[in-house]
Amino acid sequence: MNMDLHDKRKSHSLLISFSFALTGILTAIKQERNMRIHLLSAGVVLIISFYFSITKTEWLIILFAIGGMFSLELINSAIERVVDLASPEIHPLAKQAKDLAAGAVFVFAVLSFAAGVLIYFPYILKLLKYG
Ligand SMILES: Nc1ncnc2c1ncn2[C@@H]1O[C@H](COP(=O)(O)OP(=O)(O)OP(=O)(O)O)[C@@H](O)[C@H]1O
Repeated sequence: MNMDLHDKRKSHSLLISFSFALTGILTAIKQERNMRIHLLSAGVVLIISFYFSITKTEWLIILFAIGGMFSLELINSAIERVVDLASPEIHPLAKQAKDLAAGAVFVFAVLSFAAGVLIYFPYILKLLKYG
């Protein structure tokens, strides 16, 4: 029964799959405050990067940091919903699952912040020195 349902769900086109992914992203932006904070931060980071004309390698790191943050936040939101669905009541494993997912987001956020400091610090110093 479950297998039939899975096969049936798989029979849609690639375009429809993309539309599901887009729906997921829009849902996260609407429902998750963290997602809106990431969106705003990403906008600021992109403006600063254009302003400083960062190198191609630096762009790669920044784009992967932004994309990675969004991806991880989406996965975190998915895990939160699955946990709430599987365990609407308080349970130590539900807590662990949510805290582990939040930990994954935190690790990447710290790493991205460190990369941002390493990349922008020399540009800010130069700006302060030469105006
Ligand atoms: N069913 C549960 N059983 C035990 N602890 C839970 C349960 N649901 C949530 N918690 C604990 O409460 C915390 C907050 O849960 P919540 O569902 O609000 O996620 P959140 O991390 O605040 O989400 P967001 O990233 O949207 O801020 C979790 O990190 C977890 O420690």
